[in-house]
Amino acid sequence: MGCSLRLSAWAAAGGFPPSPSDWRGRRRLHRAPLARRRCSAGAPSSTPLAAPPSLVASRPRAGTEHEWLWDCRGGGIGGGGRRDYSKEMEVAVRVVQAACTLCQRVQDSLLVPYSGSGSVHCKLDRSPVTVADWGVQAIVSWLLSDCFQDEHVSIVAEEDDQTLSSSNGAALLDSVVAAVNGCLIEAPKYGLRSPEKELGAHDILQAIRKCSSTGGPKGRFWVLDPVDGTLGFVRGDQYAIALALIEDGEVVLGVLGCPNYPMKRSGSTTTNDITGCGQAWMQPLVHDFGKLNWRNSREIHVSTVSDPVSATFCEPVEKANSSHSFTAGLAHSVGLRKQPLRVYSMVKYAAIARGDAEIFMKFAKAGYKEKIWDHAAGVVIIQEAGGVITDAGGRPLDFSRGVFLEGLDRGIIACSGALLHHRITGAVDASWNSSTL
Ligand SMILES: Nc1ncnc2c1ncn2[C@@H]1O[C@H](COP(=O)(O)O)[C@@H](OP(=O)(O)O)[C@H]1O
Ligand SMILES: [Mg+2]
Repeated sequence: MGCSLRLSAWAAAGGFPPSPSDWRGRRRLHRAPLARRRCSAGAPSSTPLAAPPSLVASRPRAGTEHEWLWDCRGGGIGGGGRRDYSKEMEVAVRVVQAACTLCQRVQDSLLVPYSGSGSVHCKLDRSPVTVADWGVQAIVSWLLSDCFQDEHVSIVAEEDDQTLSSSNGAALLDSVVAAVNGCLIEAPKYGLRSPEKELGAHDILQAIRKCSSTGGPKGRFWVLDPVDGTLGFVRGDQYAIALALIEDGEVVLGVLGCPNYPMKRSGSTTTNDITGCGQAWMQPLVHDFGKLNWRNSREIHVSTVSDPVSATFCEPVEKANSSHSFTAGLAHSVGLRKQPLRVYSMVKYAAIARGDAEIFMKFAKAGYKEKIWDHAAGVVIIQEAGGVITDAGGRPLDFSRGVFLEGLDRGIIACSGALLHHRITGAVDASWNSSTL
């Protein structure tokens, strides 16, 4: 065990390009979005889901102002025979809020030189995993089960408990236990219930293990990426907590917590007045300042820019995750002029949904199979903000076939509008055969 990852405060190797400058991964300068689709009654009520004990005071995070956006499909004004997901949405937003707090604390500790490096481990595929990945999975699992006690809660999630359960995982497990309990004790702040007594190692392993659903075409399950973009997370850069609800193979609700994503774009000229959608929302994250205030939520919409010359495209930071040379060729052929915005995690999806960028492209190496937790929450948020997201063949992503996005044609393309999307899929067709992908 033990990764060779170098942790240096605010280092964002290969991170964001110079513009917009306030997107860099410096936590204290940044804000965070979450997202959902509007449900029957608009923003959820401020009534806590569980009787709130008194607020738990803790260290104020002076100077931090965060935001979140959320999305909930299916409620809809008037119902129209569709199911109302307002309770699920409300729970999901609150749970992700609590998870954001855990992540921020762990990221802070990782960025203190010499203090947190033992909290980063390598998975078999050499990708990093941290106390935050397991901690978030444990609290989301525990909180969802607590909020939906009368239902069978099924969760598909990225992590398993093998490392923590192994003979040399004891110290790591202790850190996860401490992080989880430190977060759950503050659950009432988000209108959620704390456990009656602190969770022990066994309870936490059980909560992590409980997320062992493999999805599929029928029934309801939650999909969780506890820390999407873990590499960005350990580098002090962008990451997201992504929670979605899938019912009969369709994503019906998605929430993205993006604690390092700035609230405002500097120098933005994008307008936010597309009609006909308006079911994705953004709200500030609340930390130590009190309970959630739903009145702070605001609708988000994709950008109205359709001219490639003015469009911004985003893609993964790591070229191992998506071919930068292929997307550069596509960008050139459709007339994109700006440098790509390279961002870790589903923060890219949030950027499209709220109009900070127009295009997202991902072309993984042949043989790589995309997982549903890496896309579900972001896909529904982009769609509800008015955007288009498909595989490179123009087909919707299929969340009904287990943990992988089976049948994905070449890559993933998300755009703020159909015109840009059409151009890019056309360019992929024109250049695919001569590519090395
Ligand atoms: N070889 C590969 N090709 C494509 N995607 C990969 C990959 N290895 C890992 N990923 C996925 O890319 C995600 C990060 O996205 P991005 O590259 O856009 O920042 C990772 O999420 P996790 O960090 O949750 O594991 C992981 O699921
Ligand atoms: Mg991920």
